[in-house]
Amino acid sequence: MGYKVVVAGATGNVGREMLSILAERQFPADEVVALASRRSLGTEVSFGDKTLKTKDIDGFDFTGYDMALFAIGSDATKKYAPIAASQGCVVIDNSSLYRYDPQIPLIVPEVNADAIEGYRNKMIIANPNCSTAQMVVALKPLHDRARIRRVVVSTYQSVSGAGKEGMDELWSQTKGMYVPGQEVEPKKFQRQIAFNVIPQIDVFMEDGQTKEEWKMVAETKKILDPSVKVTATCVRVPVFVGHSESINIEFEDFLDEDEARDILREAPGVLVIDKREPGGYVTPIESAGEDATYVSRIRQDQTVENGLNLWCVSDNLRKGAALNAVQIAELLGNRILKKA
Ligand SMILES: NC(=O)C1=CN([C@@H]2O[C@H](COP(=O)(O)OP(=O)(O)OC[C@H]3O[C@@H](n4cnc5c(N)ncnc54)[C@H](OP(=O)(O)O)[C@@H]3O)[C@@H](O)[C@H]2O)C=CC1
Ligand SMILES: N[C@@H](CC(=O)OP(=O)(O)O)C(=O)O
Repeated sequence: MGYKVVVAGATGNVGREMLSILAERQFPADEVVALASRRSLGTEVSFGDKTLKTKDIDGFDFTGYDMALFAIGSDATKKYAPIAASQGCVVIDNSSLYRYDPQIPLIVPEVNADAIEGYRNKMIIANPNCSTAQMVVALKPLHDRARIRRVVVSTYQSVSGAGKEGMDELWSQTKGMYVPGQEVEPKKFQRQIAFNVIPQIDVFMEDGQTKEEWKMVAETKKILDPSVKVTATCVRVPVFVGHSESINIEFEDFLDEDEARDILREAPGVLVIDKREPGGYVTPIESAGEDATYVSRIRQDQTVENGLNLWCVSDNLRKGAALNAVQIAELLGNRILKKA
């Protein structure tokens, strides 16, 4: 017997990716239902070699479903996740709504799989922010060896992080540069994104950080270790898929760059591509459609006592969202529900 699974937000960037990853990984599902808003009623989405017709989440009865993977944003999640949970279906949520609730586990399976037990509190498990997910996958094995004190991270985040509308805006602005009459005015983003970079993702907070930056700080503490200090600058760049990060790390103990490279080569979910020659590193285009968190440019930071620099790239729709959610579903199945 397999699982009965719901994918909510099936017409979106993350939802479509969740369906394709469930199929690719041959998730042991007896039934998969695709949900979205009423706008998408009847819209066809691919699930492996099958096609599913999208149903309206409003009024959907989650009774008898084992798990629901949500990617519908915080507002809709606030309405529908408690309904699913109260009907006995475990919610694995991609929005930021529940991530900071101490009662709700926030999980990256390579880092804190044991936190899964906490799902019992509210029948909800949170999936992290895309930039946090890839960063903690790379930090965890280094932290285990040399204890991280402080991280300074700058991100280069693709437009798919802002959903379908973000991708459409980069495409139409890029075309609009060349075709008279095409749209170039910013709508989704605060400034022009084509041929530009924007140092704002999500809203500003009182202390001058953006919420995306704050999320990286708070989520790293919850997933990896509350003692790790993080300071972040999050930047939107004109790339369709794949988030990149420049990460500077200060450790308690000395960690040599060669040993760090060896540790990362063995680490779950990480692929090291680090040749000190032109092109000997990964760029976001190569990460698109892939599952790995790629690490390149590993080098000593000579300006502090125990410092390293590295470059980290991953597909934000996969490890940053859909893949991590499916990995949580696998963990829930294998460790807790044990139906398949
Ligand atoms: N993109 C990323 O990198 C990441 C995204 N996330 C989370 O996942 C969510 C979805 O992201 P993404 O797929 O990129 O966004 P998209 O804009 O591409 O898709 C949004 C999805 O949510 C559905 N939806 C929106 N409002 C409602 C509603 N009121 N009721 C039911 N369904 C609704 C849409 O359905 P319809 O087509 O019918 O409108 C669509 O399926 C984000 O809001 C965020 O919380 C998390 C981490 C990373
Ligand atoms: N904010 C991320 C994507 C996202 O949806 O993040 P969150 O789930 O934390 O709101 C980005 O724009 O790249």
